Amino acid sequence: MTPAARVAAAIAVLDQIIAGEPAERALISWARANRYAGSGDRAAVRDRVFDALRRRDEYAHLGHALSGRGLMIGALRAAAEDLEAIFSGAAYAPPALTEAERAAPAPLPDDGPARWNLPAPLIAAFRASLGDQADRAMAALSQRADVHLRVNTRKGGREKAQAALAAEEIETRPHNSVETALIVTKNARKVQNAQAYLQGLVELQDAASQAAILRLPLSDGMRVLDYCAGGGGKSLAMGARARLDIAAHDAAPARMADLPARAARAGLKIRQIGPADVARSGPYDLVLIDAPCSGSGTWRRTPDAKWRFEDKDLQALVRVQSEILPKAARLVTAGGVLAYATCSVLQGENDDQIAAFCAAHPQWQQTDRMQLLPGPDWDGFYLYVLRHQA
Ligand SMILES: C[S@@+](CC[C@H](N)C(=O)[O-])C[C@H]1O[C@@H](n2cnc3c(N)ncnc32)[C@H](O)[C@@H]1O
Repeated sequence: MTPAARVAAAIAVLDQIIAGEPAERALISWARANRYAGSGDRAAVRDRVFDALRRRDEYAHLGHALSGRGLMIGALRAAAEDLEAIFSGAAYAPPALTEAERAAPAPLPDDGPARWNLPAPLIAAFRASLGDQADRAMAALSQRADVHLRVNTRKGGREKAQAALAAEEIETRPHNSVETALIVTKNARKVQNAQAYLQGLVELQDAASQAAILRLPLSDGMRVLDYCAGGGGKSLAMGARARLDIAAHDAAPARMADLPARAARAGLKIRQIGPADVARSGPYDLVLIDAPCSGSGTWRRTPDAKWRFEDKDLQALVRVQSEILPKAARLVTAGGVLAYATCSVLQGENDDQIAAFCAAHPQWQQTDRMQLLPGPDWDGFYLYVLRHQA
């Protein structure tokens, strides 16, 4: 496909997303309907679509319309790409620009809502939650995130992992502050077929999640429950840190379907516990709640989510989180640890949630808190470590 044809495809996909289709589904439908598109084309269209969703309001302003076409005009303008060459009206290219589309846009107001690429209620929620750090966090969500790997230190160190990846043309550099993390600088899309990945030497995981697991008080012999295990990324990271007896649970067990294969690659054994059995399981020395949350700290990876998120969604999540906390706490042994984590930066899902839990359960005391905001080094992530006062 020509660059112009890729832009035309991105316009069509964006129009579907604006009409309410989830981004992944719109991209899959487009790929199925256009089987001539190769993997390079699909990746290029996807990159254009995700970039436009991250910077939607800014591009709509620059392109004079909140439509697939307006967003792509805005994107090309922002990147100083040759608009006339792409919007040429030639075969497979988007139709030529109209006079109105050619008009230079007014400068983007410095503190107008379009600058932040978030719905107005979320701008208010970020400011209420993060104070003077909000602007930096919101700006970070408009940028593309790096791909991070966690080196499975059971199988080797960072240098060994880097060399193995380099042999398959995947370039990486060590993360500055998270000792297990590598940042992929070239050929990130090859990672899941690389031997280092297939043999469990590296896993895909953001540095923020890795930092949280490194901060947990884990030591050999502990019984640990990953209460909201999902695909098991946190179970695997905990297993790499110490020789643990790890159990994984999720209210939707199907989400753990890949865990046995991932654990086998990593050289770990992880028991799965179904929803009917979890309340009778344990006790555990440490229970981790990687809570279902808005994901507001990771919206640059799932940028359509921020445009669909509503206050009622937040209320529902806060309710579920407040129900999980006491259930998971009951499974911790006397004197043990309850860890609560979210990849959200919103106060209602973090500080407020823990303050309410500790107020209602005075036998629990917070002993550690980690707050990472989305930025060049990692996604947004919060961790609270609570210890049971036996
Ligand atoms: C943030 S995700 C977990 C991500 C996972 N720990 C990882 O590292 O890949 C939250 C998970 O919580 C699960 N969940 C939602 N409500 C739950 C509940 N009441 N009890 C247990 N798990 C729940 C969801 O199915 C989802 O898989």
